[in-house]
Amino acid sequence: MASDIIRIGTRGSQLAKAQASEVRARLMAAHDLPEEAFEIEVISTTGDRILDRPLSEVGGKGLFTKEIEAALIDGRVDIAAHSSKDMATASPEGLEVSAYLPREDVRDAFIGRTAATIDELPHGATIGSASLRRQSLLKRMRPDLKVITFRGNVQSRLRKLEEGQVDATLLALAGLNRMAMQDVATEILEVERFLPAPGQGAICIQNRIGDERVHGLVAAIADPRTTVALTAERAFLAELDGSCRTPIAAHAVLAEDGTVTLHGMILTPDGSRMHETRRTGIAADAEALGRLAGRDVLDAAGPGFFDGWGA
Ligand SMILES: NCc1[nH]cc(CCC(=O)O)c1CC(=O)O
Repeated sequence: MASDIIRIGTRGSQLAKAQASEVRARLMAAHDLPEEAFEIEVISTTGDRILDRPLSEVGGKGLFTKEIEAALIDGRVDIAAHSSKDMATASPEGLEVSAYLPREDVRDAFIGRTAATIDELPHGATIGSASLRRQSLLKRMRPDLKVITFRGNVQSRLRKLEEGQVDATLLALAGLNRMAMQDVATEILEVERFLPAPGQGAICIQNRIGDERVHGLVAAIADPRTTVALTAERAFLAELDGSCRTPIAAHAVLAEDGTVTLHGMILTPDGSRMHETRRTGIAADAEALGRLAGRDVLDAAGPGFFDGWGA
């Protein structure tokens, strides 16, 4: 019956479509369903359309998710597949996150054209990145570099790099892995050296609250370890009221002994100031841990930290 088909809403980028296919493949495997039980619906988002301005100027989180969430609310799709990194900390009314999938590699990749590593970049080299976090961390490591805003999907950024507009760029290794493009990476940046964005590498699935059939299907493919880590990272982000204007980094890991450790960080966009914290607690307290970690860095930063560059 056609009405039984489960429609998965996604952005149209190659990465987004790869993520939607992964969601479909996991649902098929978990429930022994054929590919025909699903339809992947491509939805264009504001973040896809506005390519000439930094995202921090366009405004807040949700630029890559709003239209997909609207389609979910309207019933045009039944499941939304998102990059957790691009999600606001709260779902809109009527929607819930029912699953985080097993996390991909959380690390950032450096893709150098004129040098293979950050350290080998010549003095004053130009790096393109749209992420305030990456810009800030880079400036902190190498204040001599010229960091420019670099919008567009992975393919268009790599094209700009090839054309020589910049000497290097940074991308999430997770995205490269999902597109089998990891070979473009010339250096992989360890987490302790280059702390990832909250949620990096994790696909998240939203559905309508009350859609019990879809909720049940989706909950079966949730990854508990990723859920704990994401709960801590997203609570940290929520405590900071994280928007795209604030360089924020966070990474949580659930250890074998059931404890979760969160490393969180805030920076000024120029990389000159940084505050970080580490907290460990039991998995059940992941949310409180993330909140407390957020307070740690806010208290350390003091009230003037966010002044002057908008937060
Ligand atoms: N803002 C775009 C975006 N959102 C998620 C990813 C990567 C995949 C992931 O983190 O899961 C990317 C591209 C990138 O940062 O290279």
